[in-house]
Parts: sequence; C-alpha cells; structure tokens
Amino acid sequence: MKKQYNGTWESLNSHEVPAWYHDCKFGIFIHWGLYSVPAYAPITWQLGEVPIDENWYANNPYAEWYFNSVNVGRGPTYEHHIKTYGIDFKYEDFVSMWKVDNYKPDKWAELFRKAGAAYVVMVTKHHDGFCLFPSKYTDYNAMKKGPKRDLVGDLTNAVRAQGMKMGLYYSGILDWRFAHDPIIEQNDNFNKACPTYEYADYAYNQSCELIDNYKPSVFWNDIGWPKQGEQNLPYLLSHYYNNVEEGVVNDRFNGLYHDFRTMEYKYGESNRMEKWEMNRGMGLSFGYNAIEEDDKIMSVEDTISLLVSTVSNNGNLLLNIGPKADGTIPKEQEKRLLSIGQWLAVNGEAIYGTRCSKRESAIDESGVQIHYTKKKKDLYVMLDKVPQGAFEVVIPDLSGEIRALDDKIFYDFEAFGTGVKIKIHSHQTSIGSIAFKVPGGE
Ligand SMILES: C[C@@H]1N[C@H](CNC(=O)c2cc3ccccc3o2)[C@@H](O)[C@H](O)[C@@H]1O
Repeated sequence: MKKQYNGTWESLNSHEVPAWYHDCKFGIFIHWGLYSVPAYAPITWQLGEVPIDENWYANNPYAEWYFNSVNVGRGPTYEHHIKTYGIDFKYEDFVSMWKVDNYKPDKWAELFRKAGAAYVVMVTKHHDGFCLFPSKYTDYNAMKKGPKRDLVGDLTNAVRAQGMKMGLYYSGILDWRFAHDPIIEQNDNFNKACPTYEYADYAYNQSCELIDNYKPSVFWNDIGWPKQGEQNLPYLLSHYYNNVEEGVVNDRFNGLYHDFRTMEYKYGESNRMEKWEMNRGMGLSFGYNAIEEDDKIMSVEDTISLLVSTVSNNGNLLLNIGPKADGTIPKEQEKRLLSIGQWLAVNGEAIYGTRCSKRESAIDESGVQIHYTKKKKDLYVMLDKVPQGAFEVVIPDLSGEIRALDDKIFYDFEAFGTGVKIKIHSHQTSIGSIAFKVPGGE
C-alpha cells in the first residue's frame, strides 16, 4: 500500500530515503543555460576557501552567476562584459544568441551511463530565471525563446532510456527576474530575494509543473525557499512524494526539511551517520567557463579519490558538467567522465550498493589513505593517495583472504599482528584508488 503524505510536517518526517538513493553513489549535475553563452568567470577560489579579505561575489568563479557578476558593477566579469559586449548589452540579449544545434540528449545520456553515473540532476531554472522547460507561468523559457525546445524533457527521456534516475534542480529563493539588486555578500541571497507572495506562488506553481510533467526522482532545490512560501512547503513536498514515490529532496529549504544533507566544494558539513551528497564542478565553476581549460580542472585520480572518500563516509558524489551553449560537452570533461567510468567498470563492486562500514577512514604512517565500504557481510578496502611503485600497508583488525578487484594489481598479503599486511608489487597500469574485497570481512 503506497504511503500517502497529508501536507503536514509530521507526515513528511516519516519519509525514509529510498534504497536507490543509498545505492546509486554517483550522479551527474548539469548546469546549462543562458550563462553558457558568455561562458566566463574569473578562476579564483573554491567555495569554502575564500580568503578573508576577498569578496566572492565580485570575483565569482561560478560562470552561471554571470548576470550578478556584471550587476555588481565591478570585478573581472564586469570588465569582461563591457569589453566583449558593451555597456548597453543586457543579459536577456543572450536569449537570441543561444542556439543548441549540437544538443544531442541521447549522446549525453550515453556518456553519463559510460561514466558509471546512476542518476542525473539537470538545472531547470537557475538564479537568472530562464526556464529550460515549457512553463505556463512565464514566456522566459526555452520552448518559447532561444532554443525553442523542451531541453529538460528531451534529456529526461534520454536519461531514463539509459536506465538512470532523472533529477531536477530548481532555484527556489533566487530569481533575478523578480529581484535584481546586486548580491555582494552571503546574506543578500536571502535578504535581497524577492519578498512577494506573487513570487512564492510562482516558485510553488513551477515546482508543481516540474513534479507533474517530469516526476523527477530528485527535487534539488538551491540556496533556499521563499520565506512567504514556507507555510506551503508541506503541501508541495507531500504532493511530490504522493506523485513520485521514490522521490528525494536535499537540505536547501531554509533548514526546514531534508532527505539528504549537502556539501558544495569545501563548504558545509557531512556526518557519516546521515545520508549526504557532495556536489562540485570539475573546475571552480558549474556553468561552462571557456577560460577554464584542461589544466585547470580536477584530474581523474583526484575525482576518483573524491568519489571513494565521499562514498566511504555515507555520501553520494554529484559531479557537475557544464556543456557549451551549443550543446557540445567539452572534450576535457568528456575525457574525465569516460576515465571514471573505466575505473568504476573494474572497481564498482566496492562502490555501488554498498553501505558505510563501521570502520572509519584512516591514513597510515606512509600517508596511504584507507577507506572502507561494506555489502552485507563483505568488506571492501580502498587504498588511495598511494605512492608510485611498490609499497606496503597494514589494514588493522582484519583477517582472512583479501582480493584486488583489478587484476592488473600485483600483490601479496599476510597476517600481521591483528591485521593484514598488503604488499603491492606493481599497480602502474591502473588509475586511481586500489580496491580489495574481503569476503565476510565486515
Ligand atoms: C550547485 C551550486 N549551488 C550554489 C548555491 N549553493 C548554496 O546555496 C549552498 C551551498 C551549500 C553547502 C552546504 C549546505 C548548503 C549549501 O547551500 C549556486 O549559487 C551555484 O550557482 C550552483 O548552482
């Protein structure tokens, strides 16, 4: 019997995170929109690592913040805009320039599947207010203007045809079509958001459009929810769960409710006792940034390290790609996705469908990082940040057989005190973390 939610916080608080969201571990985030046309941001800092005397908003590395970065009237993006487009060029003028001739949703979905992703989260409306889906509530949308396509519907169908879950991102509290004062400090995200019931109803109604028309497996709201709409949230979330039984939501509803917590780059906290999700771009931006080239984005090894450390601590990794305006996925991003997929094809058994082991991640005296996952009674051990060439590592409080998932790893193991010493002779031909299975080891 399907559980019904009745529009109260009490009924919502009985909602449990469905198994699929615990099992899937790796998702692809997609930031694609009007901001992909100028595709510019300065390459500055990761969120959570901004130097104390610097201003994030006047030097925003998020290319999807282009409108605000120009609107603040100073800084690299403002200068770039004046130089490239001129002082009279308005952000809305990018609409007619946004042609999606290379948008091939089936190819995108195939790439995400090859990357080993189990879910996708696509931006439907970012803070700039331009909707990538047909909406009854605004003509500022991709079906009516610019691309003249239901960009969200096309990808939703393609992703589901590949057997992946489709999630949708919505910018709940920020919409610069309704409130366009420059945001120059963190609190402005809330204090300068549109304070009208009209906008709160707009966000509620568009969210219902997304739920009713696409039934997203993840409803990924960003930054916060309109204050004037907080009393309607229990109805919206009940409507969501009553229509999308497997649905999950994140923790960006003004702290009122969540299925899973989030971190973004280095910002936020994670607690392995609770399901959470790490989201970040491959570089410092979510939207495509044309000056962020191959040498400025994460290596495959570092991305696999992030996946392994996130998953072993009860998280999912939602890794962003920023397509070019025309729908091309940048080569440097595609290359990394395919390499991650190759690693997961060999080592995915230690990732997919696992749960947090009671054993916590550790760093041994040689600096090798040891991460654990479990699946029923079996234990998986993943060695990360390992040195080039041969090395040894002792896994404490372990006994019995230990088997590398990658047959290109040459190793021996022996009992060592109360643990097992693994002697790696050669691992050059493999990329990223080295995973072992310990049958019955949990
Ligand atoms: C996925 C990215 N989200 C950015 C906004 N981030 C947040 O509001 C935020 C980040 C964050 C980290 C931990 C807990 C809550 C949090 O909220 C948003 O401004 C970026 O453009 C991009 O869409």
